[in-house]
Amino acid sequence: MQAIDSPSYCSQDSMQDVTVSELQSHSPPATSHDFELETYSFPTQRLKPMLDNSTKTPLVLVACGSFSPPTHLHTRMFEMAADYVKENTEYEVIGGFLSPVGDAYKKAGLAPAIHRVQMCKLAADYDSPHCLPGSRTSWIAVDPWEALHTEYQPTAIVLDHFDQELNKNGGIDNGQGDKIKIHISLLAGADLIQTMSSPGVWSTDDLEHILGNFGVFIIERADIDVDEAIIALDRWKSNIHVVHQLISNDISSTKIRMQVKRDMSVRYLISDRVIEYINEHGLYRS
Ligand SMILES: Nc1ncnc2c1ncn2[C@@H]1O[C@H](COP(=O)(O)OP(=O)(O)OP(=O)(O)O)[C@@H](O)[C@H]1O
Ligand SMILES: NC(=O)c1ccc[n+]([C@@H]2O[C@H](COP(=O)(O)O)[C@@H](O)[C@H]2O)c1
Repeated sequence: MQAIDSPSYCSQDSMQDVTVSELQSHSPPATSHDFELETYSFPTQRLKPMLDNSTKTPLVLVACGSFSPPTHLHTRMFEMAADYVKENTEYEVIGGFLSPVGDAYKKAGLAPAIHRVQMCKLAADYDSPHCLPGSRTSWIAVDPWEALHTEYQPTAIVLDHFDQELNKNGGIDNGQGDKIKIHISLLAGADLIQTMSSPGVWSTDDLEHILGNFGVFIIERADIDVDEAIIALDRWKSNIHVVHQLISNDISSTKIRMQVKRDMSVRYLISDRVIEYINEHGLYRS
């Protein structure tokens, strides 16, 4: 990990809620107030402050998942979706968030939420020396709100949280001095959308809320027939956007965990900083 002599080259604002001491050591603040709901504040620093095009509808993309660990595809999903949005919709992307699921989501093999949040911050380049204030170098933020809860937070509740935080003050400046409401959409891989047709995984009310009110940008995924996966979701089709992977990447966190366990390289598949973090904390070895 590169030592940070002075935080001055990268304003504290643009670094969101990562402290200098956190950057000097990857060790997550295991019991510190940094990982408690009481001291939580919504990270707004990477959002565009104003629409570039006042005729567009502002859009924030939210990716919910385990991110254990975050891979290059998890961050790349946002870029693919942003390209799609620019070409095919009347939205303007003003931000994107990774929302790691909490520990109550008992999926086998996951690292504790506190580690997954830290790894997502590293994957999203929170400690990049290039994060100049206002630059769009890395526009993906990490919201720990979901991960901070000890009870499981269904995705519909998580999206409501983003809606509330992003629109509580009226939304974003449309470039002409007026506030305009920000639209929030789920960003997900095709495997997640496939589960929406599996009985018992999602409540009907939640599906209605997520697909009817927020909508979803689905990233195509190897071995999954997206068209088939969305057949049962046809009544929400105007809110379902399928983003094709023009340069496909079949990576998954499971594969990364397996490689680490076998003591094999995961370099160039996930961020070097995340690799250092995994090694430093001995994650996924057993
Ligand atoms: N290679 C990929 N192609 C498309 N979507 C992906 C890919 N990898 C992850 N995603 C999507 O990213 C989101 C969060 O991912 P998640 O943490 O579940 O990663 P994962 O690699 O699927 O994890 P795991 O292997 O632990 O199941 C999900 O919506 C998932 O579909
Ligand atoms: N009913 C629901 O709200 C529901 C169901 C299944 C998965 N999910 C979410 O989808 C994501 C799935 O992540 P994984 O692919 O890592 O299992 C998690 O964020 C999880 O909370 C939500």
